[in-house]
Amino acid sequence: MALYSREDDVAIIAVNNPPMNALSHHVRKDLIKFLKVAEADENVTAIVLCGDGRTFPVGADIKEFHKSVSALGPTIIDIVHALEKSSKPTVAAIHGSALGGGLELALGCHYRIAMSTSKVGLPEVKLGILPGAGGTQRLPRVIGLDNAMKWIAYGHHHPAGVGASLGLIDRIVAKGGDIRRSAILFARSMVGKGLGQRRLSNVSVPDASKVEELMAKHLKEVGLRTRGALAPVVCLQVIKSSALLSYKDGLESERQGMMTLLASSESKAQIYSFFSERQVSKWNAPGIANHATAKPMQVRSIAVVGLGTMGRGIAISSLKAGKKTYVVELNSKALAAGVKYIRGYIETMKKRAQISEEQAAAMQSAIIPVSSYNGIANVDLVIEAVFENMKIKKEIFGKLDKVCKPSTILASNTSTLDIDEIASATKRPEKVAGMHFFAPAHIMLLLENIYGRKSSAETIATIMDIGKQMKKITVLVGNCVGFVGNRMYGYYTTESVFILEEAAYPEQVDKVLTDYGFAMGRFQVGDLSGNDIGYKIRTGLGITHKQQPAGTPERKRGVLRYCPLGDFLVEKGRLGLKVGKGWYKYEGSRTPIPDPEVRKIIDEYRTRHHIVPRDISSEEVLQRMLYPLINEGFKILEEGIAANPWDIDMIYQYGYAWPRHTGGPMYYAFTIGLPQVLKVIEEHWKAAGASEPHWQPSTMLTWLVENHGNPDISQWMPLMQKHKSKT
Ligand SMILES: CCCCCCCC/C=C\C/C=C/C(=O)SCCNC(=O)CCNC(=O)[C@H](O)C(C)(C)COP(=O)(O)OP(=O)(O)OC[C@H]1O[C@@H](n2cnc3c(N)ncnc32)[C@H](O)[C@@H]1OP(=O)(O)O
Repeated sequence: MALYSREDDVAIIAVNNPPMNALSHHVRKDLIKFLKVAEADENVTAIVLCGDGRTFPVGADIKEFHKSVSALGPTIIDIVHALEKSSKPTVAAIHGSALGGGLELALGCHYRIAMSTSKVGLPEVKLGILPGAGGTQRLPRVIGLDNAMKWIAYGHHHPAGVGASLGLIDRIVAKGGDIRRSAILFARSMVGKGLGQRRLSNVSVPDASKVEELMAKHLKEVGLRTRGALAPVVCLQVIKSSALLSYKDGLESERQGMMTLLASSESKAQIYSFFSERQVSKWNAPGIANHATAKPMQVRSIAVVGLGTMGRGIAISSLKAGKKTYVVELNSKALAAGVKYIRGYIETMKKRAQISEEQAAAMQSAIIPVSSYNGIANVDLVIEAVFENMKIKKEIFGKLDKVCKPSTILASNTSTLDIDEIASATKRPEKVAGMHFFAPAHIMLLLENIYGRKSSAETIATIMDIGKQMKKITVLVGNCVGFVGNRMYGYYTTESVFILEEAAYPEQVDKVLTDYGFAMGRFQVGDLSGNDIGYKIRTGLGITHKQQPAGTPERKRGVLRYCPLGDFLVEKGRLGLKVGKGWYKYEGSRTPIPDPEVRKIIDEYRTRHHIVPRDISSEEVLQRMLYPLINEGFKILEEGIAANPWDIDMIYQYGYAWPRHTGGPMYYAFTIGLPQVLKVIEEHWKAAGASEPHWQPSTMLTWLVENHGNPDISQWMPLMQKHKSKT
């Protein structure tokens, strides 16, 4: 709802819809009603619009989207027009955030004043839509086309100070000031001043003459940064109309753009992503604990064991979260190198103004270099980040168990290894868990936390809480080889080399993936992270080309199909970007260049095996790359390794750069339709048989299709649970 009050001659309309003052239908009804009251009251000379509690309205109520209530009048645009039309000065008093429809209301006001700490922005593009309450027409009239294109097409939140420098905010109230009082005084001081030019629909766009040039520039940038997404492009087209058409016609173009986007699968995927991102923090470890009941332990200190690339990143994340951070290397040279890197990184963040001087000083003084395990006996949490080797990890956990106080939680940053086996090296398996960071750990937002068979509720709650304190998208999963992310990714890479064998070169596969929306294709990613990583894993499994006894068929490992092309590359020193050659060649930059030498390796291999390359469609490439991931995702759900499909999707968006506008592998399957996905998987399974087990259809997927067709993604788990409880 909204509240109406008077301070002498000034009417105050305060939105009161906790937690974020979203502009739900009941709020909109109150706003229009109170604007009429204020307009009609001859004792009112000015009107202040503000938010109660944490914030100014942060936008439309996202829960209402794709429901008929979002279109029910009064709409946000009706309120914007009422604010602008008012014969009395209207002033938006912004604290917290004024976002989306919230900022559009503020743009309808004649004046805007804001706390220096507040944020403003039109982030609708991140929900796959556009600012549909006049924002695409008003913002360019205030801050110019160039800035408006940037703000709307990328959807960032901006400090109010930046808004003030561009003319969007008329007055800034310093930290600690009283925004409502300042707004009342300000509104009163504006009474009697002409409102004509304060009504933004009357104003023209300052840099309208540059519209074509700006359009070309922003379309190019958007194409590179948000590949394959529709909303940024539609946003730009609609903003363009603000420079070319009247306000009224521009508004019509905005309405049409909004209708197109609301009807797209992209906006549904983006809105799903918005809520999924928040949903993963409501974790559940079935039979052990959940977010609502389990209490985290207070963690004041963290020790990071191993200062390689991962350990350094984890230590920086720990320092950023304000923890006293012990950094451990038994070798003094390795310790010095790690500490130097971490200290240098903090200084760089300070220079780039990413952190303040005080924060930098606090982080520097929280680093405690240690060269023996005895030095970390009293820490609350240890995160081990050494070489990915079970024997070494078990040795370390055994030692840590002996020296650390009984309450210390011991976590491993393993990306694939069995957490229960690691825990078995200790006498405190209830205090052992996995914390799988993604490289570089101080930059990547994903944290995949793993609970073991014996992890306690408190241990799980603590690692989830630490993830939140590190500001990571923290997803809880169960224990299995590769957990969720890498278990699924394994089949993505397997299938990619089968496609090379049969039909395509690396650049053709990668193009299909970048056209779909990935920033990089699978082979470019391989080169970037190092092809030797996969080679080491295959060596550990004893399946590389070199490890086979004479006479082993090149394309088989037991009954399983195998393709050794990745082994050949590594054995020829083509480790990837770091050596200037891998699946591509690199000539002094990170730009991948298709390499005739790689084609030669593939061609010779095909000739040796009498494989005649066939034509392959982009559709087939995409299905073969993505459907094994989806199939494995369903197997992960049916095993209970992930509690919900959105857990998998968030892991893929934040850990593997899955394009947000398609939601993630599981949401994408829902968009395509589960019956269609299953049909393709079954065809491959029929053709490949037991030699390619990743095509064996998941029983959960099969059951859902046979019994429910394509149920809403929110119903997959409830339907399965109901079914299981009956059988
Ligand atoms: C025929 C159809 C015609 C349709 C006509 C449509 C009319 C369109 C008119 C105008 C277009 C305007 C569109 C919009 O305004 S879209 C919304 C734009 N705003 C946003 O995208 C902001 C979203 N919110 C955030 O980014 C963040 O919440 C934050 C930065 C404001 C605060 O972050 P934080 O402190 O981390 O809090 P949480 O994110 O955890 O949020 C707390 C809680 O609140 C819920 N919530 C937040 N924003 C909204 C919202 N806009 N609507 C509904 N709910 C919201 C959030 O989900 C959390 O809920 P919880 O998990 O249950 O606790």
